Amino acid sequence: MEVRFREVETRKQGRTVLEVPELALGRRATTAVLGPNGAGKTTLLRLAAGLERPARGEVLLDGEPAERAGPRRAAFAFQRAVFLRGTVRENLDLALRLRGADAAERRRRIARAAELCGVGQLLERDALHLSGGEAQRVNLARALALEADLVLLDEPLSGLDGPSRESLLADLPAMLAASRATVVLVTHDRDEALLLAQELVLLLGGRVEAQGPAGQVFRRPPTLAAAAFLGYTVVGRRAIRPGALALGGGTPVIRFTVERVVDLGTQLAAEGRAEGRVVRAAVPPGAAPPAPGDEAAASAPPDAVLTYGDDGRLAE
Ligand SMILES: Nc1ncnc2c1ncn2[C@@H]1O[C@H](COP(=O)(O)OP(=O)(O)OP(=O)(O)O)[C@@H](O)[C@H]1O
Repeated sequence: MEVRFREVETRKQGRTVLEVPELALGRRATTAVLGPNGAGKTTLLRLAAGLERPARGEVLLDGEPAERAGPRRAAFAFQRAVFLRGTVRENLDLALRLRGADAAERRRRIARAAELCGVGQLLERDALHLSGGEAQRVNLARALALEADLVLLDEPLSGLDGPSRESLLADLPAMLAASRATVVLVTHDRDEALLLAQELVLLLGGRVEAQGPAGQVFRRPPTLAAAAFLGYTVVGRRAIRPGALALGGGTPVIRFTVERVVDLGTQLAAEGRAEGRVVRAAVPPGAAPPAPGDEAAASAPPDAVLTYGDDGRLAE
């Protein structure tokens, strides 16, 4: 399924919160829409579902306006799962009944989605008394049970503790692949986007700052703003890939005053600020760690340093 945005502008209380002249999603199976809080991610997802209409422009699902096609062809899992009183099975069943599936078809789809999402043992449980992790999986199962062409997931891993998140993060790609749907998921977490999606759309301030294959956008962010959001250390017109800075080494790419030395578990890192931004550089194994107040120089492998033009765009 192709989701196409054309000349779209959305306003909330008189303020433009999303402006997308042209965007096509669905070229690859899973697209992550990545961006900070308030970037317009949920708004973009709701437009694709046809849950809201843009002030200007159009959103098309395979050429048909999203507000018409969405209710038939899209399944939406909201960031916070909302369940009605009753069992998990009853909640899933209701969602399917609203789409007009008959009883046998509903049983089949519930069984399949429950197995995919690992919630078979929860089907007879009270939907209002699930743990956060259980509720997230049931929320996904409810969306996947619809067997929609387009599955829209808003922060599917939000609110989960470390191990539950890891477990769902590991299971999700297979669950989504088995659904065979076009998936668009929203996240503010870079690693989540890289682990779950083949295509990345980076949204900053309501605009698409970058789009492309996920690994490629991460390796070569097209703008300094995109690099900064993706965790690069930005100094002047240069951006240094996350984790690439180390004290000493060859030609320094950055100098800073050490504010503290942090033990990251597997290594020590010297932390300070350059041009107002936090800089963290690894202390090489065996080297004496610096002290707060010391001047430090850090280097990075040449391929981890990207240079941008005056316009903030990546120089070729
Ligand atoms: N009903 C509303 N009325 C006014 N402003 C709104 C409304 N809904 C959203 N906004 C504003 O629109 C902008 C985009 O919101 P949206 O929820 O799409 O962002 P988001 O990227 O999903 O954020 P988050 O990661 O915090 O969920 C924000 O600045 C938000 O404050």
